[in-house]
Amino acid sequence: MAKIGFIGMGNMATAIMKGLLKEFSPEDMIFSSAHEEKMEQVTRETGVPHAGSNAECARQAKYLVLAVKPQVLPRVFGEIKDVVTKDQVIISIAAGYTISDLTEGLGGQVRVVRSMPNTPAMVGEGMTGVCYDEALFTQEEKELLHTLFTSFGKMELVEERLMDVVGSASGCSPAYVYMFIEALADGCVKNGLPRQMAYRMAAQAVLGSAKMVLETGKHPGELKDMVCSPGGTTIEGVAALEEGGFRSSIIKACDANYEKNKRLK
Ligand SMILES: NC(=O)C1=CN([C@@H]2O[C@H](COP(=O)(O)OP(=O)(O)OC[C@H]3O[C@@H](n4cnc5c(N)ncnc54)[C@H](O)[C@@H]3O)[C@@H](O)[C@H]2O)C=CC1
Ligand SMILES: O=C(O)[C@@H]1CCC=N1
Repeated sequence: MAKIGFIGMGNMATAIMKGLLKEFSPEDMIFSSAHEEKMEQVTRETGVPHAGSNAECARQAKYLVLAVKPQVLPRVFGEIKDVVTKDQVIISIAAGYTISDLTEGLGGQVRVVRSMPNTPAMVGEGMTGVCYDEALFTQEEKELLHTLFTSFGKMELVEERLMDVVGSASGCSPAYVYMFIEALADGCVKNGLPRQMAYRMAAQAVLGSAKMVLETGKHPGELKDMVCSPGGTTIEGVAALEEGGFRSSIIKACDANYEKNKRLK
């Protein structure tokens, strides 16, 4: 089987590799990263071998995932651009870098898949937006890409012009959800609930509410209305959230990450 390689083995690559280990064997993969000790630890824990250099990793992989921070990409381009060929499939998870930036950075003769996953991939519940030029890839490659991205959660094919927006919906949004869970727990602790119980209840409420959106197909507003009894307790909280600019803050956060994409290169 063609090898899947990773350059960079941090939060996201570890999450993706964990998913892939359910579908592929450790010998089907290879990786390289910046710290020898960390590489040895990952190899010990997963059985996935590591390469001596990024160039060596790139040489051995048919599917090569670039999983370093955007700021490190130019350096990695320099190390691998004489090694990669158009027979390989280059997969980027970097924010801000377009298919054309990546192709150019790698010397112009490569085929690139741009994706935006998120950290819930670590528990098999990732959400990844993916884009590529379908005409450039074989059916076998497309099937492998589907297997790869669905091994750690859900994937949706999107047009490249939407990829920076997808960053808000998939990549960044878990941070906002954790902030919401933390704040909700703080509010409950303030009124007497034990801290750990508050986290468990808040997290389960988020999980259940997300399932309601996905499984009932109902509009989120309708689901919210089902919770708000007339003259009840929830609508008091909804009014307080509106006063605090809850929805407007989230929309502004999406604008902030959308704009930041343009300043990452
Ligand atoms: N963390 C997140 O929630 C998400 C991150 N991303 C993207 O994933 C990419 C990686 O992000 P994280 O995993 O969060 O970062 P990270 O900092 O956890 O991992 C980056 C890895 O690259 C390694 N590295 C640094 N310099 C290197 C070099 N010259 N050669 C090889 N490896 C090198 C580091 O040792 C580290 O293991 C970024 O491009 C980011 O935009 C995408 C979606 C979500
Ligand atoms: O903060 C970032 O830039 C990365 C990309 C999306 C989530 N984390």
